[in-house]
Amino acid sequence: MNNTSPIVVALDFEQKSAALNLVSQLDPALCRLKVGKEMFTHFGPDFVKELQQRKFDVFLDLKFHDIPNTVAKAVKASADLGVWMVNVHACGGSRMMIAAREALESFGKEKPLLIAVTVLTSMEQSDLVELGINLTPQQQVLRLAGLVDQSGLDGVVCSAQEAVELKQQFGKEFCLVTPGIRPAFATADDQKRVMTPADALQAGVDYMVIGRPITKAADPLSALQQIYREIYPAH
Ligand SMILES: O=c1ccn([C@@H]2O[C@H](COP(=O)(O)O)[C@@H](O)[C@H]2O)c(=O)[nH]1
Repeated sequence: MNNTSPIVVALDFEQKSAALNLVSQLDPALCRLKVGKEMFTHFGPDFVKELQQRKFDVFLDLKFHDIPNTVAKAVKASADLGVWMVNVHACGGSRMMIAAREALESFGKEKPLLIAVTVLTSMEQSDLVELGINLTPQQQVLRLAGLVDQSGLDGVVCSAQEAVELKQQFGKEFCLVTPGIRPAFATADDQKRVMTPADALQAGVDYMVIGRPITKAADPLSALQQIYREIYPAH
């Protein structure tokens, strides 16, 4: 499939039928899909397979964070499912991330992209202070991204606000996946470090994860089309 779109639609629905109703309106050549903790807990691997049967690339966003052995096995199980991308928490440390990477070695070209969450886009400075981290979100993202890079992963989940500096520091091949994307028409909800789709693309992000601005819109398809027009004004 020739999918060059940077858009990953976050499917966070209580009802599978509601998710599939949206998915049936989407084109797998124009976006990828993200399955996170809510839908995976409700509907499991079968839901992921259903999306794959509809030819969508799936980002399995379960943010594994556990001892190295457990994370390695969970990442391998994700690769067995044939997902396009899987993630862990960088806070699990380099031994955990290296174990995750090594668990994918036997998958060769079929291996999913393996990325690590740095600082959640819902977090701001005061949330870090509460955790005893006396760094700005930007500094903490850069610090964790360094660990991710050294551990040989493909990239990070961060906010688009950190994209320019991360690309400068780790190079253009270091994959940046950014939730916290908010078009001008949308509310921020619980996201703190946000950016519009056009600005995020300009900042150099590789994939932007967009959920509620599309899924909670009165007309999800037209919200997605509006985002496309914002990113690619010529279309
Ligand atoms: O730092 C992170 C990591 C993951 N997420 C996930 O992305 C989507 C965002 O959804 P919106 O509705 O567009 O806010 C959601 O599934 C989160 O679990 C994130 O937001 N931030």
